[in-house]
Amino acid sequence: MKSVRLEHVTKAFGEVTGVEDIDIHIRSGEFFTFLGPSGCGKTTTLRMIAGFYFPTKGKIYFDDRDVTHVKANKRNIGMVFQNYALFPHMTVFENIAFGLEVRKLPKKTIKEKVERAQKLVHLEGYGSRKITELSGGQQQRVALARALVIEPDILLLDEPLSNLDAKLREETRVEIKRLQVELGITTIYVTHDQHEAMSLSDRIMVMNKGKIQQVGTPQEIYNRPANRFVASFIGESNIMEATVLEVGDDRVTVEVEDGLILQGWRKNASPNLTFSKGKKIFLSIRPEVIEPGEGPNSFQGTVQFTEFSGVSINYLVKTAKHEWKVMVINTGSAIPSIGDRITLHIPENGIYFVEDER
Ligand SMILES: Nc1ncnc2c1ncn2[C@@H]1O[C@H](COP(=O)(O)OP(=O)(O)OP(=O)(O)O)[C@@H](O)[C@H]1O
Repeated sequence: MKSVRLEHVTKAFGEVTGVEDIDIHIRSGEFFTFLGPSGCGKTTTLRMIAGFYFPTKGKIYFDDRDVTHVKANKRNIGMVFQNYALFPHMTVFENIAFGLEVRKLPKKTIKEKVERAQKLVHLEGYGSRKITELSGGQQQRVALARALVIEPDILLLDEPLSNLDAKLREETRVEIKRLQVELGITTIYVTHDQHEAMSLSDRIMVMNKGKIQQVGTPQEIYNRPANRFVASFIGESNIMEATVLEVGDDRVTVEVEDGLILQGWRKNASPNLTFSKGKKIFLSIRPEVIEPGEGPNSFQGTVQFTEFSGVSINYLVKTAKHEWKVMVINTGSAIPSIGDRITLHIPENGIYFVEDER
């Protein structure tokens, strides 16, 4: 299995910059995801790793081999796309065998390898079926088998689940993870779906407008977002502007709206953030850290909306300037009604200070 290194890679399409200064090292055997909104440069980056685009600037290495200008068919990569890109008139066997036929392997070897690949994706016995006779999930498993059968050094997956319905998406996601763990293959996965990214990945690169926003484990990205963009894109959060009132050795005090003053730990801040009195910064407060009742950083608000999900109760609570998203674990106690005044508090550890986006 190979590692993948992008060194200050930029791709311009005429006047348009697709991606800018991407500098990452994907480890051998890692499940690495590019996550970001539409148009942020995920596919462009993946296509450069695949060899379908060449960078305008920068270098790409597979282990120590410089592949920056190597053609796609000389890179030994397996690829799976959103739309499967299977041959509909051919059988499952013929589709999976395609890459091996191109490589002119002996018939017997092809048969063995295809059968092994079918087994891997749980499609034993489906060899003679036409693609049109399969469900979407099965078709995507054929696409996976076809990518894996050539024994690639790197597996590239571009939104492979987005054409599947919710249930199949879940099943196929589990399948992809199982295969990746079983084969230990370096895998690069593109998605705009943060749940998918969080549940599958060893590490995630969050992108916006062609630039890296943060690289980290799902936990790091969720708990320690590098800036306002990451905090708002990953999970639910209350993001609000605040003015720094006081900077202590351990704690920082800020004002978020007239009279609403909060205090949090100075260490709970994105890495490049500096504090000074009077400075405008942003807070990210997850709905699940806010607790009912009196405590540190307590405030009152009016309930605007409640939603019972079984596991939790989700509220919208209005103060003078903000609508707070609050999530409380269901313990069976009474749920306030719309229009009720309630008191909430935020443990000091639940306030995270972030810088503005890059
Ligand atoms: N062939 C191209 N010619 C010109 N501009 C392009 C080309 N391919 C991509 N771009 C531009 O580069 C930027 C990044 O596009 P890219 O397709 O990589 O985004 P993405 O994150 O994969 O989006 P999506 O999730 O919608 O597929 C966009 O502004 C896009 O318009």
